[in-house]
Amino acid sequence: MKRGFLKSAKAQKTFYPAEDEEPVPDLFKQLVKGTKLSYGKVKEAGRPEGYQTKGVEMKETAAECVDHPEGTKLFTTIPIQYPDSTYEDQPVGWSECFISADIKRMIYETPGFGRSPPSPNRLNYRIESTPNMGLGMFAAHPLKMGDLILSERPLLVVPRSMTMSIGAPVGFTPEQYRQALMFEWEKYLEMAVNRMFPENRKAYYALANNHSEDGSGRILGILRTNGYDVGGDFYDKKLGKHDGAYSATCDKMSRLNHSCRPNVSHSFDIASFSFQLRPVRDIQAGEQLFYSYCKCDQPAAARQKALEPYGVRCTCESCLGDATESDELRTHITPRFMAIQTAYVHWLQRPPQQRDDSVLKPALALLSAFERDGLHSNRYYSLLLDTIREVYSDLGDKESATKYARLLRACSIACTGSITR
Ligand SMILES: C[S@@+](CC[C@H](N)C(=O)[O-])C[C@H]1O[C@@H](n2cnc3c(N)ncnc32)[C@H](O)[C@@H]1O
Repeated sequence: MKRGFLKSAKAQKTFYPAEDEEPVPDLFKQLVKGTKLSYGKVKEAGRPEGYQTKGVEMKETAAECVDHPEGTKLFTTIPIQYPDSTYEDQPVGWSECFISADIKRMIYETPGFGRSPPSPNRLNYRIESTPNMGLGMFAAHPLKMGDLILSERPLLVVPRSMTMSIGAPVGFTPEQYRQALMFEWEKYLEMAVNRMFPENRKAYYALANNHSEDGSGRILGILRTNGYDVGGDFYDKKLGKHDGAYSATCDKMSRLNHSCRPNVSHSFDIASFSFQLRPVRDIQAGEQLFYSYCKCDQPAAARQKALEPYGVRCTCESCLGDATESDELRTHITPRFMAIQTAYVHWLQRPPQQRDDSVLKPALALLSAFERDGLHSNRYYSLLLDTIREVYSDLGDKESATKYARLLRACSIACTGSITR
């Protein structure tokens, strides 16, 4: 860890809610676990009638402490904020976090924690109005697959699922429980937002909110509209990848609109506590940059359903018009890739002089199909690049093998932030 992250003992404290003494009824626990948040226009939105809220008692601890009682959730700032810290001290930003003690320890123990995020040597993007999607992010220059577009520290990092417990008033309907829970979650989120530098708070409140009528408070609404899964190893191991996941809201990256043909991908680097955004294919100057808000390997109709909470009706080429060919590809990605892998294994067993183009041809055809359908960020796209590279190498075609090795390298940097081969 760099010394700059631990300047003095006078750092702004980490603080955490004291243990709730009131036991939570089992029925309510189950309900919380299975609760899906409402969206659209909800009749019974807001604090339910008769619901009594309690104050949250807070305990304080040193900002750099990583030894907290098991199960504690902490409000903490990364990097550590000192009384003399200014907003300008961190050109890539400050993150307000509500994280578990385990996650805090994992962050602080990550090799290289405290390093500066990588920085592009020019401003690669513009944020501008679009005709039908509000603001969007656009390429300011031609960009190559794998180039760094920007590094950004999130404004806010919080659990993706609501993690506090509340007393359950007798006779509440499931919708009333849900609304009470959302009301309480907003209180916690507000504590994090109130710790932000005024510049960050202003940036947070300026983000789009597509959840103003479903009972989400303003902060939760913005979080639900703009939050990214942090992904990778950043989740509470005891809860698992899904329930223990974290959501991060950014100032710039949260302006990326959705497409089922995404042209950018992001990865999170824990050591510099920042996202890196990169193109998954070559992009022309002026093109809008798109990220996918839903899983892309499902049919158009299922994607539209998954996009409903965002208020998005996708109009990308793979959604508009006849989606038959695209649906067929997207729902058969795994078997089509596996068929090529199996053919490759058999092909390798032949003597070298009998190796024909029976693997290369379908592999290149599948790669083109992926590209035509905008599936460059699908993990099978990079696996396919790897297979093609290997086949060319087995055939002794060094030039083509090198070309695909370069593409694979750029693709894997774009999608994971690191080189997998
Ligand atoms: C994360 S924000 C993206 C930035 C947003 N356009 C803004 O002005 O700040 C998500 C919201 O943008 C809009 N949006 C994103 N992708 C869209 C799309 N493909 N078509 C229409 N609206 C879209 C929706 O209102 C969505 O809830």
